[in-house]
Amino acid sequence: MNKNNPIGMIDSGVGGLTVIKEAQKQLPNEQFIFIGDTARMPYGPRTTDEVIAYTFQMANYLITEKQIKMLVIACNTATACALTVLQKKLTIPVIGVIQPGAQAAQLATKNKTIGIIATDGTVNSKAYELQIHQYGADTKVLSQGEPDFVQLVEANKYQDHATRDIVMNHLAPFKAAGIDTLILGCTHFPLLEPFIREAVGKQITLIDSGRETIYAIKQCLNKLALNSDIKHNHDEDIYYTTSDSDDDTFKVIATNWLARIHELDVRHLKIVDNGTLQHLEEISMPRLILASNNQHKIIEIEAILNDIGINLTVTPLNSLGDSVPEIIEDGTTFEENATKKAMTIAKIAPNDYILADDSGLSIDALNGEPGVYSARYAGDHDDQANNDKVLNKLEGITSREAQFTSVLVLVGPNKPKLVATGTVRGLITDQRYGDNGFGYDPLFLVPQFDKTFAQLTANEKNQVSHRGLALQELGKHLPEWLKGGV
Ligand SMILES: O=c1nc[nH]c2c1ncn2[C@H]1C[C@H](O)[C@@H](COP(=O)(O)OP(=O)(O)OP(=O)(O)O)O1
Ligand SMILES: [Mg+2]
Repeated sequence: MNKNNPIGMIDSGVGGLTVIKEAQKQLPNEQFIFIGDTARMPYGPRTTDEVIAYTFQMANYLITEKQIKMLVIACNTATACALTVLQKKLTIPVIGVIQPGAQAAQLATKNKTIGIIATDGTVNSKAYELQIHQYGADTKVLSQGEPDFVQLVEANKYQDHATRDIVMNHLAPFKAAGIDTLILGCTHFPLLEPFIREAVGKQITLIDSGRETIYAIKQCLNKLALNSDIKHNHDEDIYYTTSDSDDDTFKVIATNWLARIHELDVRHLKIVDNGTLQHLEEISMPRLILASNNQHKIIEIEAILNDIGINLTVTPLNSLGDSVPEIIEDGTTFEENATKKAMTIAKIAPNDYILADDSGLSIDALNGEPGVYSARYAGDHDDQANNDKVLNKLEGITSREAQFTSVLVLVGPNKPKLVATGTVRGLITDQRYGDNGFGYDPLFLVPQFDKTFAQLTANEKNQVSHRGLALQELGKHLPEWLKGGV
């Protein structure tokens, strides 16, 4: 087994994110691959056989496709039902969340009275009691099923005021029962920790079984000499769900809860049924390739798409390497040129979505010049020369009205072409102003700001620019377009 392979983590849905959050904090060198079985959650009401079957499918996927070196069952219900079976059948180490939580609670309790909140499945399995009694047979254990808490977290309502009231109500009996330690026996519950803490009071020790599990993982890695010796950045962690790719509930909760700087790499698995046996397969998601050689444009487009919040992996053209042919922009309209760019790239990346922009500056007094010739007005992509030519041609001319146009063309496998246009009106200055941006930005004055594009911040420009407006327009039609076909 290669010690630099990833650690797999499986869960019924989103709860295990509390475990991966701790893991990312405490195990900086490891790479994690997480599966949340969101299509079949919650596991609480499922039969033991069902939970065993589902956890096996996830384990098999991670072992055969991702070569994981260790499996963590980041779910109490699944641990209660399936840990021993998985430990027997798999050749890699398997760690669950119950034993570490039980052990920590036993160490923490002084009056030997421990409370547990968990799903009904975990409570009924008595898995915590069994473990706790292994460390001390005389400890009193009070268990309470809290399936509602799971639903509230899964519905992303864990910060709502109404949820606080429910938590306060449900946990009131524990206050009277004399426990001094409370196990959060469901990985969803740490998301409710502030409310739980308020409900039981600060003198009670809360045990987060997920957090305790990290110690068990560390011990196991040490014992088997499986610590990764290369530093993995946790931006390399991958998150799978079994829901449809357009269901972004998991991503919303994960982004909010994990609070990582970079966008999370959330992918999807489909449950493939071949008769009696089911297995999981990755749904390959097309990328959105930006068909432009202009890095300034790419930066603007990425920032705006990010603001719009589209759920696609955005890839710049240079990631396709040397296979990209030269594109001769000989169309007579922006749309013709943008279409040519998009279609050329679609030929070499037929399974992806391709977005192209053709844009330019049209000056009223020059009958719309340079227009489609903007990039090669004076010299090919020579911004200096192009700007000089505009200034020379407009010398002595008082009418300075002009407009930038961006025409976006989006194509994709079995999709009709989607076109979106954005324009912005402005005035051509008599000299260059500002250092930001590119192309004709230093000459294009936006009356609303009384500044040229080159004097605006990137964000300010994107709010009003031709490209920003075209992308807003595209964003309106995108969800519909992604669903449809030809
Ligand atoms: O926001 C803008 N701010 C300043 N200038 C701009 C802008 N938008 C377009 N322009 C000018 C630059 C270039 O002279 C021409 C675009 O030519 P255009 O062929 O669409 O782009 P490009 O050749 O730079 O990159 P590519 O074709 O690979 O996307 O218009
Ligand atoms: Mg071009």
